[in-house]
Amino acid sequence: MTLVIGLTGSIASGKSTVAHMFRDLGIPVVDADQISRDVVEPGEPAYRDIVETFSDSVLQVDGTLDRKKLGKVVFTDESKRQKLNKIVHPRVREEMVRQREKYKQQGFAAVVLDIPLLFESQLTGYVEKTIVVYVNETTQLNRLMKRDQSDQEDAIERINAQIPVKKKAEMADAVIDNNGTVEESFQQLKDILLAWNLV
Ligand SMILES: CC(C)(COP(=O)(O)OP(=O)(O)OC[C@H]1O[C@@H](n2cnc3c(N)ncnc32)[C@H](O)[C@@H]1O)[C@@H](O)C(=O)NCCC(=O)NCCS
Ligand SMILES: Nc1ncnc2c1ncn2[C@@H]1O[C@H](COP(=O)(O)OP(=O)(O)OP(=O)(O)O)[C@@H](O)[C@H]1O
Repeated sequence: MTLVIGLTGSIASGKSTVAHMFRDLGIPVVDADQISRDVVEPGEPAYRDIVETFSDSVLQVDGTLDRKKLGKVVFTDESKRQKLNKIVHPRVREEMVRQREKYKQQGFAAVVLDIPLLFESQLTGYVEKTIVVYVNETTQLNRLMKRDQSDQEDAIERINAQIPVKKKAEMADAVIDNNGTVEESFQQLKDILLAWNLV
């Protein structure tokens, strides 16, 4: 039996950092962010739908999506964000399920679905256990601005596009407090996996 774990948090709370730890432990990770990039490559149906909906002003000169520009559009306007979600999310869900089933068939003890919008998109039915990677608001804002080289306004817009991570932590089966060092978070992950008989 493969345990399907949903890994989530808020933007820049440390999901990718924890996903990396899972991979180091030999547990495969299905990465919704990566899939959401793959399904909007030129030639894919979602790419065509995005250009139809948002016009070619969201493209770069080489024809690929200008993610920064599209981000600016959708993170300042909820109705536009919902339009984008409607185009991208069904394709992401389909591919996530395909990959999840592949790892289950391969007999892994666990598979992780790394989904930023696990709670917002009501995808908890896709997983059996949930882990939320938690940080406080100050740490989150600082790490986000540093990583994306973004200003405070842009960073706050992105943070506000999601359910506050504190609320998500209350809904989770397990929480990793990622305010400390990466090593401290790794120890918390190992403790969770021990409790779930996975190590
Ligand atoms: C708007 C886009 C083009 C901006 O691209 P960009 O490269 O700047 O950001 P990236 O994709 O790396 O996302 C960074 C983080 O932003 C957050 N985020 C992304 N999309 C959304 C969204 N629709 N709503 C809320 N938060 C979001 C997530 O925490 C994600 O981890 C891109 O995020 C996108 O296509 N979003 C729609 C698909 C989506 O919901 N992806 C996230 C989960 S599947
Ligand atoms: N414990 C930590 N100490 C210091 N920096 C950290 C720690 N955890 C993560 N970071 C850094 O914070 C930033 C955000 O982390 P990460 O990219 O893992 O978050 P994420 O939740 O996957 O973000 P997104 O939702 O945008 O995909 C990165 O630059 C990462 O290197």
